[in-house]
This record gives sequence, C-alpha cells and structure tokens, in this order.
Amino acid sequence: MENHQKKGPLIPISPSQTPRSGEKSSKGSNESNGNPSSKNDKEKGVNIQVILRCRPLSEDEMRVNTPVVISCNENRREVAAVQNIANKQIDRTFTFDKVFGPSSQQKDLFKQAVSPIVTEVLEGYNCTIFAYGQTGTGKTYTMEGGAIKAKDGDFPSDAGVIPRSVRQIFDTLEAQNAEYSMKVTFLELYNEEITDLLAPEESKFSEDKSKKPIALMEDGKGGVFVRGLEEEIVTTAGEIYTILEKCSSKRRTAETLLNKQSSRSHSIFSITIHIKESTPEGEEMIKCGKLNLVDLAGSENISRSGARDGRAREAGEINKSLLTLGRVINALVEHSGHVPYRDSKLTRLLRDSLGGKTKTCIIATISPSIHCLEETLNTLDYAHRAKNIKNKPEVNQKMMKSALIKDLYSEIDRLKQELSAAREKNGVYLPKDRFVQDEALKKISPLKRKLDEKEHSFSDLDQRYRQAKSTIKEKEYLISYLLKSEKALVENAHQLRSELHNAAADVSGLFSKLERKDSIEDGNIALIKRFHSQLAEQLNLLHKTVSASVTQQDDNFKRIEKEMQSFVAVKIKATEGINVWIEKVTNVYSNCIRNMDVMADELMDESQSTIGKLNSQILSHSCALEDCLKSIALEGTQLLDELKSDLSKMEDKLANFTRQQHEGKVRAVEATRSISMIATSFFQVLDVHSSKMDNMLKESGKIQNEQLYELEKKFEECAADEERQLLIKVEELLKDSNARRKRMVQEVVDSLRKGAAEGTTALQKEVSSAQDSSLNMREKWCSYMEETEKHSNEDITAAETGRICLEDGLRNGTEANQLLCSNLSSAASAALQDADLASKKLLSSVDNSCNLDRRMAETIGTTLIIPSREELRQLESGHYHGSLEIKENSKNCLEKEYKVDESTCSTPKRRSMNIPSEEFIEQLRTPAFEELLKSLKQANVEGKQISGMNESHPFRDLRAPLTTVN
Ligand SMILES: Nc1ncnc2c1ncn2[C@@H]1O[C@H](COP(=O)(O)OP(=O)(O)OP(=O)(O)O)[C@@H](O)[C@H]1O
Repeated sequence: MENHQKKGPLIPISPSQTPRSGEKSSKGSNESNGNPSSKNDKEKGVNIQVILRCRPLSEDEMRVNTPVVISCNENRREVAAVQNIANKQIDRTFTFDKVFGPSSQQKDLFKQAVSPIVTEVLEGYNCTIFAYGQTGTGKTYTMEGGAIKAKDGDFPSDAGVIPRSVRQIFDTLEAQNAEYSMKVTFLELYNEEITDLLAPEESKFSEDKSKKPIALMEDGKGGVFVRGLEEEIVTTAGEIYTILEKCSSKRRTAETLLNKQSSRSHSIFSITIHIKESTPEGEEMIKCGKLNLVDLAGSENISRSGARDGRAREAGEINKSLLTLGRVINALVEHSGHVPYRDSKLTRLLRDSLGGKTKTCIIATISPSIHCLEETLNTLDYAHRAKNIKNKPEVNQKMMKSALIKDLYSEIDRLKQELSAAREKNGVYLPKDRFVQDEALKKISPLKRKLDEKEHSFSDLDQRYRQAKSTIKEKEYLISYLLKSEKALVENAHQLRSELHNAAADVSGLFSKLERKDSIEDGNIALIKRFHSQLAEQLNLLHKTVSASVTQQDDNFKRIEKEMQSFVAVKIKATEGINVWIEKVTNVYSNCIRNMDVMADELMDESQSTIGKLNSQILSHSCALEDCLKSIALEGTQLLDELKSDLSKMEDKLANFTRQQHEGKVRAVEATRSISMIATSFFQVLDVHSSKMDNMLKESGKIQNEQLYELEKKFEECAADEERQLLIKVEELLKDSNARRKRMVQEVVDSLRKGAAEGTTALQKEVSSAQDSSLNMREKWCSYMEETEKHSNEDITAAETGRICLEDGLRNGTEANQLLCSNLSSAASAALQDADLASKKLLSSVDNSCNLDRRMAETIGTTLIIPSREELRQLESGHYHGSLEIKENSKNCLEKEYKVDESTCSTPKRRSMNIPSEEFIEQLRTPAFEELLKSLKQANVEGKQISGMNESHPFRDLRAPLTTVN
C-alpha cells in the first residue's frame, strides 16, 4: 500500500517555515480557492475546535476503588464534574465540540475529530491539533498511542492520532494518484529550549550533545521559523513511523507521582505536503498544506505532580509556557489589544494556530478520578475558554510550478552562498532585501523591546485590575450574603419573639384557666405556680438573651455593613483610580503603539525608499561596473599582450642565460680537462723523478755495498797477511799495515765521500728539478685557479643578472610567470650550485694536488738520508782515532807482549791471549745499506733528527768498525 506511484519528484519549499496562507506568490494563481466557506471563515473567523477526552480509571485506581467524579455525555457533548463543597454536591457541566468518554476508542476519536482536519490539510490548509491536559491523562496516548506500526495493513487498536493521520494522508494521495512530496520535522521544547529530534545524534554517550538547542528566529514577516531545523523528505508512511519511533524515544520523559512515563517537554511533529495539480488550461500548480501535531507537557501544578528540585524548575518552565498559552487564550477570548505571544516559545511557535490563519483543534484530556478533580476543573475551564478563540483559516495560495521552481532555485542559490560563506568563514551571506530588512529590524528592535516592556507592565496591571475586580466581586457577594443572612436572622429573632410571646400568653391563659378551677389541689397549685414562675423566669431570661444577641447581631451587622460600605467605597474609589490610571496607561500605550506604527511605517517607507535608492544606485553602479569591467577587460588584454612580450623577452633572456651557463660549463669542463692533463703530466714527471731517484739510490747502495765488500775483502786479506807476517816482521808489518790501513781507509773514505758527494749533488739536482716542477705546477695552478675563479665569478654574475631579470619578470608577470620564474630561479640556483660544485671540485683537486705535493716533499724528506759533511768528518775522525788506537794496541802487542818470548831458561808463565773471535770480527763489518737506511728511519720515527746536522756521532752506535777492539 505504500508503493504509491509518484509521477515525478517535487521539491519542498524553504526549510522549517509554515506555508503562509496570506503570502502572495509573485506568479501565483489568481484563482480563489473556490471554497465558499473559506471566504466566510476569513471574514467571520472560525472558533477553535475543542474536543474533550476522559480516560478510564487505571488499574491501580480501580484497585483502590477511587471515586469517579466525571461523567461524560457524548451525545449531548457534555462533561459534568461533581463537586462536594461543604457537604453540598455541586455539579459543573461543560459543553464541548465533541466529548469522548472513558470507553471511547482511538479509532472513533480519529474518525470523528481528526480525519476531517487531515482532509483539510490535503485541501491546502495549515492545521494544528494539540493535546492539552494534566499529566497522566492520556495526551501522548491520544496523539501517538501504544504501538505505531500497522499489522496486516490495519493499525493496532491503540494507535494514536499521528500514525492514523499519516496513513490517511498517504491513502488519500494514492487514491487521487497525486504527484506530491512530503517532508516532516519533529522538535521538542524543553525548559524553553528548542531541540531538534530529527537531528543526527553526535555522540552515543552524550545525551546533551545530541540535544543541542536551536534558535527560534523572526522571519521578518511577523512569523517565526526554527533556524537549521532538520527536515526529512519522506515517501512512505513506514518512513514516518520509523522516524516517530526513533524520535519519541529521544523525548524527555520522567517518572512523576502521576505518570510513570511522563513527557516533560512539549513536542511538535509537522508534516508538510506539496501536491501538484493541473488547471483546466494545463498549467501546473502546487498546493501546499501543513499539519502540526502538538503533544504538550502536563499542565498540573508542581506540588501535585511530585516534581522536586530540577524537576520543579522544569515544571516551572513547562507551566511558564502553559501559563502564557492560557494568557494568550484569555487575551484572544477577551479580544484584548495585546496578546502575549512573545512571552514563551510555545506561544511563539503556535502563534498562527491561535488566532491566526490556521485551523486548530485542541484535545483536552482529563482523568475521572476524584484525586484529580482540581486539575480536571482547571483543564475544563481552560479548554472551555479556548473554545471562544476565533481563527481565520485561509487556504494556502497555490503556486505555479515554474514560480515555485524559481523560488527554489533562488533558495538554493542563497543556501549555496551561505554555505560558501560559512566554509570560507568570512561572515554570513545575506541577500540584499534581507540585509535591508535586518537593518530596519535592528532599528525597530529597541522600540519593540520597549513596547514589550510596556506590554508586560500593561498586562501586569491588567491582571492586577482583574484580580482587584474579582476580589471586589467576591466581597460584594459576601456583603450581599451577609445582608441576606442578617435579614434572615432578624426575621428569625422576630419570629422567636412572637413565638415566645404567644407561648407566654398561652401559659398565662392556662394559669388563669387553672386558677378558675377550685378543685385543684393547693399543693399542686403551689407547685405549678413555682414551675410557672420558674418558667416565666427562664422565658424572661431567654427573651433577654435573645434580644441581647439580636441587638448584638444587629450591632455586628451594622458594624460589618458599615465596614463593608467603607471598604466598598474605598475599593470603588481605588477601582475608579485604577480605571483612570488604566485609561491613562491605555492612552499612553495606544499612543505608543500609534507612534510605533508611525515609526514602523516611516521605517518601512525609509527602507522602501532606501531600497529604491539602492536599486537605482545598483543600476548606476552596474552600468559603471560594466564600463569599468570593459576598461578592465581592455586593460587586461593590454596587460596580457605586455605580459606576452615580457614573457618572450624573458624567454630570450633565459635562452641567453642558458647559453652563458652552457658556455661557462664547457669552459669549466675544458679547464678541468687541461688541469687533469697537467696533473697527469706532472704525475708522470714525478713518477720519472721518483724512479730515477730510486735507481740512483739503488746504484749508490750497490756501489757502497761493493766498496764495502771490497773493503771487507781487502781488510780480511790484509788481516791474513798481517797475521802471516806478524810473527816475522811485526813492527815492519805493523807499520806497513798501519800505513796500508791508513791509506786504505783514506781511500775508502775518499771514495765514500766522493760517492756521497756525487749522490748528494745528483739528489740535490733531482730535488731542485722536482721543486722547479712543483713550483711550475703551483704557478700553473694559481693561474688556473685565477682563471677558474674569474669564470665562476662571471658565471655567478651572469646567474645573478639572470635571477634579477627573472625576478623583475616575476614581479610583472602573472601566476604562470611566477611558476616560470620559480623554475628559472631554481634552474639558476641549480646552475649556481653546479658552478659552486665545480669550483669546489676544482679547489678540492687543487687541495689534493697540494697534498700530493706535500706528501711527495715529505717522501723525499724521509727517503733522502744524506750524511752531511760534519757526519763524514766525524766518521773520519772516528776512523782516525780508531786507527790510532789500533796502532797503539798493535805496538803494545808486538813490542811488549810478543817480546816476552825471549829465552829465560824457565817455563814461561801461562798467559791468556786476547784474540778477537770470528763473530766479533763479523760484527765489525759495515752493515748493508738497506739495513743502515732502515735503522736510520727507525731513529727518525723515534724523534731523532734524520739529517743529524746537530747530533754528534750519528753513526757511532750503528756502525763503529774501528772502535777499541783490543
Ligand atoms: N483513553 C485511554 N485509554 C486507555 N488508556 C489510557 C487512555 N489514556 C491514557 N491511558 C493510559 O494512561 C497512562 C498515561 O497516559 P499518557 O502517558 O498518554 O499521559 P500524558 O497525558 O501524555 O502524560 P504526561 O503529560 O505526563 O506525558 C498510559 O499508561 C496510557 O496507556
């Protein structure tokens, strides 16, 4: 049943605003509704429909036999409340438009009372149904009912007004095969704060977050709308039931003494329907109707509901809304000038439903229990009074589809602009007319505030006046009652007096009759006489007391009368004063209102003229703007051309710059190449030199080795010769030997000196040539460095000029240029970095070559260990001293020690012969040149000076061939 066929999507109009029956569509239909009653309604006004529903006694109430004090007569549409005051039963009867007794069913109430209203909604009316009553009397039961979802196509019997209305709407639209769209809103008013029950929940855990209060705004046309209220587009009844179930659970409920699940808030569920219709001319029109279903919070007084602490405040706020509702109803019924709609949000929201253009139905709910009688009577009074409110229902203007679509488009535009403003966070977008309106409102709002204050004080005074009036009425009633009772008392007293007189007369008549009878006994007579006298006394006493009390009563009544008269006089005087004052206030107030009206008119005129001026200004501005735009466009094209030429110039500059960069790079590469060639040749030369030096060293070593070997050999031979001839020609031989040794040593020393001198000169030559070549290299390096620096400076200046040019270009250019420039500058910086890198590389290669140079010098320094002259001299002197010692020793040996072999004719004494061993002689040999070099290097490492210039006897420890042996 919910698969209704929709001919096309319809878009609902602006959010959360009740469609206005009075609003004229710009291109709306001119045709009237065609409903004659509507014209009538419009002129006369239609009374709000008030329905009364009495719930049955609850199980608990039945269990304790709670007395029932309400009786309903559905046929006569009457409700009677039985009141027992001072043991007197007072019945109060109220008549309503419809009455539903305790046994009434949900479906009956819907069919009889609500269904016609739903039909009117579908005809294009705005209708409101609200449930009013004490807590626990069945407001929610009536509006929502027990279960919502229909089983097997039919509702459960306790389904309330809302689900039934929804189903009727969908059924009717389906039956009409209508093209329509529908949206629903659901809000809650709690403690004077509005929350959106349809709003998505922000957090599962935080109840308060999901119930963010939202603002009630003036729409500038006298109405209100709830800003940002969520609207849900619905296409099936099922969707609405789901929404209802979800939202109902969100409503604030609490347990009170009177209801376990008491709704602590007012809720308004609204359904807005747009239906497409076609005129006979084939024009498409949109009809719009809205149904507001309001479930008010309990109207009970705070103490009875059992509300405590926070709940008491809650009840206060609820009551504030309901009190204002009551005051609004009073004001509307009494046609007083001021209706305090603005005093509560509830009345602001329901403004159009109370005395406006909406069709309204109040369902007042009551309990039959005696315990609720006071509240029940209040509800009955309230509802009964509300019956007199007159609304002027108007069917909503039908709109042409095209006009509606146009409106919607402009709405979408506005929303888009608002959205973009909200996104960019640069304020709020306001359409021009809205802005003007807001400005006017800003001016009006302080006046309005003053007016509100005045209205407040006026309504206070009004209330006080009413209270005073009612007290006076009460007092008057009391006086009349007292006068009446006084009269009755006086009459009673008179009656009593006459009765007493009669009785006295009767008794005296009796006595006379008795006196006349002689036969009566004296004793009896005396007794009777006594009795008579006693009776007479008592009668007199009674008479006295009665007359005293009567006089006292009289006095009292007179006093009271006097007091009352004076009180009434005072009150009348006060009332007159109040009346005069009220008149004055009314005059002031009406003057104020008139002034306000005048001001509002002026403001309106002013705003109109401002709008006109603004329009003309806008027109002129738009022309100027057009011209300006044209000139801007022209300038733009010029600028574009300039930009293009700038760009081409820049491109040229860039090409030049790139070329320069390229050349610079080529130059750098060539220079590097030549450097590398020079370096290679230098290294080759170095190689050659080092190999030469190596050869020379080897040769000199070899020569020295050979010479030493020869020396050794000769020395051995000589030693052998000497040994052989020692025995024969010791002295001679020794002399010869000494001379030979001297000569030989001299020769060796000379040859060594010569060889060393030759080696030194050759090495010095090599060193000087190496120094020359390194100097040469250094010079070349310096020149190359200068050149490279020059090139790199050139490159840097070129890059700098290029960068400056680009920056200029950038300053003048567009964003594209900026991009280009950034590319160029990055290229320039990359080129600069390249140049830097190249120069760094060059510097590092220079450093490397310098290091190489230094290392070479070090190598030369460490490898070339040339014995100096001093050393040679020392060596020579060492040898000289050595040979002297040898000479001395040999002399000793030969002259003293060998001469002992002369014949003494006795066995010669055993003597120890100190003959040098073979190892010792081996030790005397000069070590090989490599070993010598090695030991020298080691000595150098140990911190001794290699050159040995300042050290004495550098070779003494290493080789002391001719030290003291013997
Ligand atoms: N006409 C009725 N027939 C049967 N039961 C009813 C009827 N009216 C009310 N009830 C029952 O009375 C109880 C209270 O009703 P409900 O919650 O609708 O009261 P209420 O007026 O909405 O109270 P509150 O203002 O505290 O929310 C519920 O259990 C409901 O089922």
